[in-house]
Amino acid sequence: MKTLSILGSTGSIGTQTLDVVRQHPDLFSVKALVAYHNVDILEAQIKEFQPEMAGLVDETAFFELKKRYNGPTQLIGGREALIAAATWSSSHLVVTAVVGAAGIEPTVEAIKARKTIGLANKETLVAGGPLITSLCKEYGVQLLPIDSEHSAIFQCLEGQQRDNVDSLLITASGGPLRTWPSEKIATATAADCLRHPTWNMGNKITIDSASLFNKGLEVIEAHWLFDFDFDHIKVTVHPQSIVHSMIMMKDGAILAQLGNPDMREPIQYALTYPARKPLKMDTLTFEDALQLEFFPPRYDDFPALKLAFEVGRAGGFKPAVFNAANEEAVYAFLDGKIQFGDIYKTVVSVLEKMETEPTFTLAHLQEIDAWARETARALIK
Ligand SMILES: NC(=O)C1=CN([C@@H]2O[C@H](COP(=O)(O)OP(=O)(O)OC[C@H]3O[C@@H](n4cnc5c(N)ncnc54)[C@H](OP(=O)(O)O)[C@@H]3O)[C@@H](O)[C@H]2O)C=CC1
Ligand SMILES: CC(=O)[C@@H](O)[C@H](O)COP(=O)(O)O
Ligand SMILES: [Mn+2]
Repeated sequence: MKTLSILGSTGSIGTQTLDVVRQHPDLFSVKALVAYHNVDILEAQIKEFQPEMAGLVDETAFFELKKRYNGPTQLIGGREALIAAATWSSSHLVVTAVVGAAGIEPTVEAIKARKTIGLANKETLVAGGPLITSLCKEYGVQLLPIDSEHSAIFQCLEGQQRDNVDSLLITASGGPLRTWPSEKIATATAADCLRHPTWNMGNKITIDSASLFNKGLEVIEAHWLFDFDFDHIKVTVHPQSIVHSMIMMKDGAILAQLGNPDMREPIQYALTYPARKPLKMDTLTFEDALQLEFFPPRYDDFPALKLAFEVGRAGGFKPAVFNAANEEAVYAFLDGKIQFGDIYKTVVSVLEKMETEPTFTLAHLQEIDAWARETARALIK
């Protein structure tokens, strides 16, 4: 029986992780669940999965949960809830499904507690790559990718000798603005951007998909997960999201992982790894005609992708600043404070204001993350 903590259990990845658990009650047992403020969903999850611990980060919502729930699950409120779930002694595997850099600290603590990590929260690895990967080495911890492209690459790399692999080829749906005329993109509305063509996800990642910031974050995530330099990570736009990603071998062979766009497949693979188990889902079949298309990214119209390669290559705290400024700008866009095109401009302006970089510690990472957010907010006002 594998025992799980789920950080961000009420969101898109969190609820799909629990769908996987529901399909395999003999394989998985949920020990800890944490969300931000969704009392209704968390309360229902506690009743169904009966974890040892559950928590909400938002204090008001936590107070409401305590009023409503009177049972054996231990309730913890505030940021402590995330740390408690991440280090819960009876959990083997921690699924990091919170959104944004809020995932960094609990992931660091989970690694120090020697938990296996099911990594959905890409922002953690983008911002904290040097720290997270060195801690994983120090504590002998494995990061199992949940992000669909990285799970695909992970699956393709299995059994291959690293020396035989030339490069990673990440697919991008292109997002809802893929075919928009250049001059209209900067003024796309939140409703336009939230209409993702192939995946049903949380709002923040859906906006990132529209701007291609998501693909940029994924390029940096792939660099840290698989240790490939940025000259050997490529992106191709594949609107059907059937080929989840590929690896290119030095002999010219290209290996791909395919399937219908359903996050339960990569989630389950991280949970059962190295085993594979059946999963009830709408499996891809070849009975009807299937068209797969590939296009080069529109780098000039979606400049976040090129910028991600630049900050990834520069390293240090640049990816953390890129990420933090983007998070702030995405929420400002969703709040109607700035236009879609201002997201990229804000991130560029914050990067330009960066000064000398200190050594890469968690404390410095948190300081620079806070600085980037304040700077972004000041630009947005
Ligand atoms: N959705 C997808 O298909 C994919 C997502 N990912 C990545 O997975 C992560 C989660 O994405 P997604 O599930 O779409 O996001 P959602 O917005 O759907 O869910 C986020 C979850 O995190 C909780 N949460 C948000 N902020 C905090 C915080 N500060 N502290 C604690 N909990 C918090 C939310 O709680 P509450 O509900 O109470 O607000 C919710 O449970 C992201 O990093 C995303 O990039 C990667 C690949 C695919
Ligand atoms: C499901 C998943 O992994 C997302 O990260 C997805 O890749 C987003 O789609 P885009 O390719 O449009 O960014
Ligand atoms: Mn992805």
